[in-house]
Amino acid sequence: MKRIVMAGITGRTGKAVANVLRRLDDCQIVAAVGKNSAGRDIGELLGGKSNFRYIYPDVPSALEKTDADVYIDFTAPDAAQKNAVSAAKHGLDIIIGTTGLTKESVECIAELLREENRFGIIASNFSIGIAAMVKMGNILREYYGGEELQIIEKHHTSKRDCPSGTALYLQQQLDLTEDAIIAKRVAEKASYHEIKFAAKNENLSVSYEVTGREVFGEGVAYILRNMPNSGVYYDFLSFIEHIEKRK
Ligand SMILES: NC(=O)C1=CN([C@@H]2O[C@H](COP(=O)(O)OP(=O)(O)OC[C@H]3O[C@@H](n4cnc5c(N)ncnc54)[C@H](OP(=O)(O)O)[C@@H]3O)[C@@H](O)[C@H]2O)C=CC1
Ligand SMILES: O=C(O)C1=N[C@H](C(=O)O)C[C@H](O)C1
Repeated sequence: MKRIVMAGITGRTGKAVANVLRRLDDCQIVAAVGKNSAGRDIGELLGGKSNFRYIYPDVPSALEKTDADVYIDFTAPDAAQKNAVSAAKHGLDIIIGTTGLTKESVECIAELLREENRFGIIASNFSIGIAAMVKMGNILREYYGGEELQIIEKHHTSKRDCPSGTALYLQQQLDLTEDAIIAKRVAEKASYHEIKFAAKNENLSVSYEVTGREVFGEGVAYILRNMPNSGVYYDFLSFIEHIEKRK
């Protein structure tokens, strides 16, 4: 049984992820961390009865009251950095989905995980769709080169970071410049990414749209099911490939 502390459980993504995880037999959310929601009951928050599991203002106070193995974060960059460092120092494995962390923050968390010999994944997208899209984007690059490739992303207007973590990830994977990214904020979009080859006489696109955030919960569930004892991963595709090669 994996005992989870989750930060961001009141948010758009955290709530959807928690709703996927609570249906699993082999893991349990034993505590959560939130800034404005400390004190709330997790069971009630997720639309059920009180389960006497609560949201705490920070990781140390959550761990004072509960034993946990894994820390999951879908919050905001500074909160993610602070709480993940604290969780790693307490010997927890870490799954960070929060985007917008600086390279230095990511490396600081990764270094700590290595020192503690813990497992960690810090990745901007936990959907299989984006993992597959990297592969497809690489095919486009192989056939057409990078010159005329664009990455288009559309997200909801409340999203804090721009471009999205995923767009930046795709840009790096395809070895493009940041100018290749076109970011749009559209009220109704949950998450849309497209890799587009556009030339004078032809267009070819690969696109992926998430219409329900539970998709990210399925990705987190896959990580929890297959988590090794240690090792740090910076994207979901590398993790999937590592795990599937071992099977
Ligand atoms: N890797 C992936 O697959 C995905 C990543 N994301 C990323 O997840 C992050 C969250 O997105 P979204 O769900 O839309 O955000 P929301 O704004 O809907 O939710 C943010 C959550 O973070 C919590 N929070 C904010 N500040 C703190 C803090 N200082 N300490 C603890 N908790 C805090 C809030 O809780 P409270 O108000 O109680 O403090 C809230 O629950 C973003 O970075 C987004 O890009 C999103 C989807 C998929
Ligand atoms: O904020 C979001 O919504 C999302 N954020 C991640 C990102 O920045 O790429 C992942 C997904 O696109 C949804």
